[in-house]
Amino acid sequence: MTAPSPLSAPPSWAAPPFSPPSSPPSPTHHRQAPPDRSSQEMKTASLDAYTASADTWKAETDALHASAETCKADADADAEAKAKAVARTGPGAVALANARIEAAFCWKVLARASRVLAAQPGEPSEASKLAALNASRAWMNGYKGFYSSNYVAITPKIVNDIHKKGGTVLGTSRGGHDTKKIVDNIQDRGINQVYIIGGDGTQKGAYEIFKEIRKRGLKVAVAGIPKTIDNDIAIIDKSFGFDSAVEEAQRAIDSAHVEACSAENGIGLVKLMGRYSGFIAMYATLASRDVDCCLIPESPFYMDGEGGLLQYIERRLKENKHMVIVVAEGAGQDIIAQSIPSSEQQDASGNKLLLDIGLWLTHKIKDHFKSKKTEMTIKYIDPTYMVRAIPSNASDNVYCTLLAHSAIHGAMAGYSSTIGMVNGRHAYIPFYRVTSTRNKVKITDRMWARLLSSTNQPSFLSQKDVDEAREADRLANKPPLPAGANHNVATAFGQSASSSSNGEI
Ligand SMILES: Nc1ncnc2c1ncn2[C@@H]1O[C@H](COP(=O)(O)OP(=O)(O)O)[C@@H](O)[C@H]1O
Ligand SMILES: O=P(O)(O)OC[C@H]1O[C@](O)(COP(=O)(O)O)[C@@H](O)[C@@H]1O
Repeated sequence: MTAPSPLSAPPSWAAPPFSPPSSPPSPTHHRQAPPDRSSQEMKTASLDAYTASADTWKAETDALHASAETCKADADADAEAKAKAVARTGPGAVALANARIEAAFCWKVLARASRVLAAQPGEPSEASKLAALNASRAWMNGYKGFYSSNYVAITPKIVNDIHKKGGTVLGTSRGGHDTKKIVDNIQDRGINQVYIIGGDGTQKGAYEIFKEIRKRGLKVAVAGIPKTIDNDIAIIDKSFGFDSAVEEAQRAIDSAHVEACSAENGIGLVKLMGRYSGFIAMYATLASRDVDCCLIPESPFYMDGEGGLLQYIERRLKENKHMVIVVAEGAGQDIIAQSIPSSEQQDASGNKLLLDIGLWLTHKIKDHFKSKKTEMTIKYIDPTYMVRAIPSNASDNVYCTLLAHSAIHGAMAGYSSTIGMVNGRHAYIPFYRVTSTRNKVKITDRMWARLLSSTNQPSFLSQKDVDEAREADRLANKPPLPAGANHNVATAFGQSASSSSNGEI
C-alpha cells in the first residue's frame, strides 16, 4: 500500500520520514597514513583497520549473545522457581506473569541490542540511535491518521517539552475508525508495536485493532494508554488528565463563589464536563468546599415539591444569603427531556450529544424566584474547554511517565492490553475488561457520602432509589466472562473478580 498523500501537511516540527543512510557509516577508527606512502598501501592499511574493527564488533556481539542466553536462562529459572514457590496461591499467577514479563523483556531487549550491533558496524550509539529513530513514528489526528496522512518521525528532541503544553501535539479527532484500513497500514509498514492513547472510545477502537491483528496472525503488540479528563474508563483507579481537569475546575468554582458572595441572594452555577460520569464535578466540589449542591448524572434529582432542588435553594439562600451549585454536563438529562425533546443526535464517534443542563437550570431557577417575587442573582459559568486545554499538572505528568514505561515494557514483551493503575499498582488489563463497561460514580459508596456531608445537600433519593442503585452497582461490577470460558473458569473468575474501582482515589 503506497502511503497516501497527506490531507494535511505534517506540522512544521515534524522531521521528514526517517530513511537510513544509503551506505553504512564509514568507520571512524582508521588513522591518516603518512603523506609519502603509496595510495595502494593506504587502501591496504584502511582495509586492515576496517577488518580489525569488524572482528572487534563480532567479538562484542558474540559476547552479547552469550550474555543474552545467560540472562534468559537465569530469568526462565527465576520464573519457574517463583512459579513453584507461589503457584499454589492467587498471587502466584501474578508473580509468575510478572516474572515471565521480566524474562521476556530481558531476552527481547538483549536480542534486539545484539541484532542492532551485528547489523551496524558503526559506533553502537549511532547504531542504536538509527534503530530507535527508525522505529518511533506517530500518526496525526487520531485513528483516521493511519490512512489519511503520512506518519511523522518522533525523536527525543521533538517530544522534549510537550508535557508543558495543553492539548495534543499529535492532533485528535472523533470518528474515522476503519479497522481494516488501520491494520492494513500497520501490516504494510511492518510495524510491531502500536501505542494508542485516549479515552473509553479510543480503548474500544484499540480492542478492535487487536482483534483484527490476532485474526490475521500478525506479530504486533497493541498498548492502550488511557487518557481522558472524564475518568470514565473502567477498572483503573484514574485516567491520565483527570487530576489536571479537577484542579482547573476548582478555579471555576472559586470564581462562582466570588460572584455569588458579591450579590444579594447570589447564586454561582458552574457546569463541568465529564460526559456521562460525574467524577470531575464530585472531586472539584470536594476540593473546593464552597459548594452547596453538586448534581451528577449518577444521582437523580427533582426540581419541585417537598425535598426538591428549588426548595433546597430557597432554604440555603435564607440561611447563607448566597450559594454555589456545581452541575455535571450529563446530569438531569431525564428531567430536561420532559420539557425539551431529546435530540438523540450523536458526535462522529457515536457519543450521544447532551442537552445543556446548565442553561436549562439557570432559566428554571430565574423563573422560580421571579414567580416568588424574590430578589435573586444567578451567575452562570461554563468553563467547558478551559478545563481540558490546560497543560497537565505535576501529578498527571508523573502518572503519564509511569504509564509510558509500563506500556513499553508490556509491548516489548509482546503483550497487548490497556495499561493502567489498579489499586495503586500498574497492571496490564485485557481490553475486553476495560471496554465492557464505563466507570461511573457509585452513589452508595463512601466518596459520594463524603460529598453529601460536605455540601449538606439532600440526597434527592428515596430508599427505593438507593436499593436500585446498589443492585445496579452489583450487576455492573460482575466482570464479563472471557469468550468461551468453561464452567471451572467461570467459577474461578467469579471468585477472583474484584469490583472495579469507583473513583476511590
Ligand atoms: N466501539 C468502537 N469501536 C471502534 N472505534 C471506536 C469505538 N468507539 C469509539 N471509537 C473511536 O475511537 C476514537 C475516540 O473515541 P471518542 O469517544 O471520540 O473519544 P474518547 O476515546 O476520548 O472517548 C474515535 O475515532 C472513535 O471513532
Ligand atoms: O471535544 P468535544 O467533541 O466537544 O467533546 C466534549 C467531550 O469531550 C470530553 O471532554 C472528553 O470526552 P472523551 O474522553 O470522550 O474525549 C467530555 O468530557 C466532553 O463531553
